[in-house]
Amino acid sequence: MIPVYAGTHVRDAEAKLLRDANDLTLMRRAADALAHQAVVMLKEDTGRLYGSRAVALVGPGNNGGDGLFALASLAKRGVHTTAVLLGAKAHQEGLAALSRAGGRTAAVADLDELLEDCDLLIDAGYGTGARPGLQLPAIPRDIPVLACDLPSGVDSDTGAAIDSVIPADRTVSFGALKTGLAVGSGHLVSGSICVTDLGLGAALPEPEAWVVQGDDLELLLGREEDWSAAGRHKYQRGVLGLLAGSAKYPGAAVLTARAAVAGGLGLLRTLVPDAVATALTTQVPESVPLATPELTALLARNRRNEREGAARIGAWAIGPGLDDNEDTRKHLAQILAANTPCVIDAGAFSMLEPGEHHQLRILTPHAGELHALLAKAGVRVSSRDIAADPIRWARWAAVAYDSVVLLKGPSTICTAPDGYTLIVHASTPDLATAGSGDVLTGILGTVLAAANLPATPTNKDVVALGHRLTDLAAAGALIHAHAGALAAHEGTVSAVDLLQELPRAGRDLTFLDGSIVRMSS
Ligand SMILES: NC(=O)C1=CN([C@@H]2O[C@H](COP(=O)(O)OP(=O)(O)OC[C@H]3O[C@@H](n4cnc5c(N)ncnc54)[C@H](O)[C@@H]3O)[C@@H](O)[C@H]2O)[C@@H](O)CC1
Repeated sequence: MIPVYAGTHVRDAEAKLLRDANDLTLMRRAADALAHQAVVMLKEDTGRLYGSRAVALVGPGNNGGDGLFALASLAKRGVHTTAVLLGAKAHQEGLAALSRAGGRTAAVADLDELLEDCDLLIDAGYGTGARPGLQLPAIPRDIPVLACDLPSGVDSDTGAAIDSVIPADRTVSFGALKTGLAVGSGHLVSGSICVTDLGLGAALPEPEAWVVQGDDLELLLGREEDWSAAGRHKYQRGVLGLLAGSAKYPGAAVLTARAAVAGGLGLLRTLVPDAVATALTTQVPESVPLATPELTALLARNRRNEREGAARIGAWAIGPGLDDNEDTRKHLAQILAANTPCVIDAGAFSMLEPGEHHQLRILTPHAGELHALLAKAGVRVSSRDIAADPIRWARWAAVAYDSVVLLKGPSTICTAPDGYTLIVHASTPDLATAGSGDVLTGILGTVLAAANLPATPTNKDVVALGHRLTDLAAAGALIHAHAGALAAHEGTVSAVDLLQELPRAGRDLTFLDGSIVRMSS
């Protein structure tokens, strides 16, 4: 997992380590890393270094200082370098270093002409010290851009970006990975990111979040638990209840069911309207329908079994394609009252109330749904506000609904009510496809059902279980993202393509048999 820090916290940590305002130790390290990446990009793009042309946008602060020292280093290696000064002032020692190395400076008015013959643009305009109201020049799309610390126009704490942000092909982030590069628009415009260690170590506070990667999956799923004990019996392998689908959206229930089964679930019990039942039995013959009268008896039996330590339905997946009507409200109330761990999505949100409860819940909204959930909890915030600071608003919802929130987007954010946060990057923009969320709900249902979580957490273990649930949510998102990458590699990323890639995704990331549930030999 890669720790993520708010940009202003990194800036504070840098300031703590400096002996005085003239101490250039960290800046020189940062500039060396920037120059190194510039060399790599110039060689990749032009096949040479000597005689190539680099232009840097240089802001008035330390970000500009980094750019000037990096340009000086390139100039010494035979690159034609020009610093375009964005403000009335610029870093003095940086300017002197550039001049000594033979580089030159120019005004913003000269930028267009300079860019006509330019192999690399270094964006050293504004970094962690940027304030609202930046004015940035327009940069043609075809020029390779290397961002110094972060693309100018990105908020290093939130990932919000102004319209005139300068998108980068590569970003060198100094000291740590900043939140603004890990989520929101900042993540989308930063290209590939290299983190340079400046030795900030103990000067940094606790990370704000962690970005999880493929090889974190086993840790997230909780290998330290005795997964091998599961698997001898279908009930131990995980039993998932599914409340989903409507006459209008029958496919959503089918996709969720197919994803759950593809994940290696022991048994799927489905509570769906008549209009969906036939499609479900035909397309997911492994599923076992659950008739309405049976539900009450089953939930009661579940409670008895819980006391005996062998719950029959280990988790519920609720919501894909669900209609808000009297029947579904009744079923939902019954299921929620039984306190079995559940993942709640889409159509169920309109029937969900904020407030405390005694159940392990993962809510999986996209930004629009989060907006509606927050509005119901009395928090007035637009979808645009959510996109500008997704971690903040996901955390608000986690508190308001006493649940883990998995906020879908280019960076999926999984956060517990106490603020523990994991980030999963989408493997491909094509994952934002119809039915993709239904597949994710199915995967999460299987992960939950197999995890053998307690139905009613006590106050004592509520924080630890919140973290466990967040880990599981991130595990599901990771498998989903990897299935997306595999499907994209084959050409298309429809929900059905995702389903087909699920076993391979599980196999690649961890388990030998490709199922989310680990089988004993
Ligand atoms: N502090 C340190 O020791 C280190 C800082 N580093 C670099 O320094 C950056 C932070 O430096 P700074 O704190 O100087 O901040 P920046 O260089 O990001 O920006 C601050 C400057 O921009 C101006 N500015 C900000 N918003 C503006 C606006 N809306 N309109 C017009 N002018 C505006 C400010 O007046 C100030 O002059 C980091 O991103 C990183 O690149 C690195 O060199 C590593 C070491």
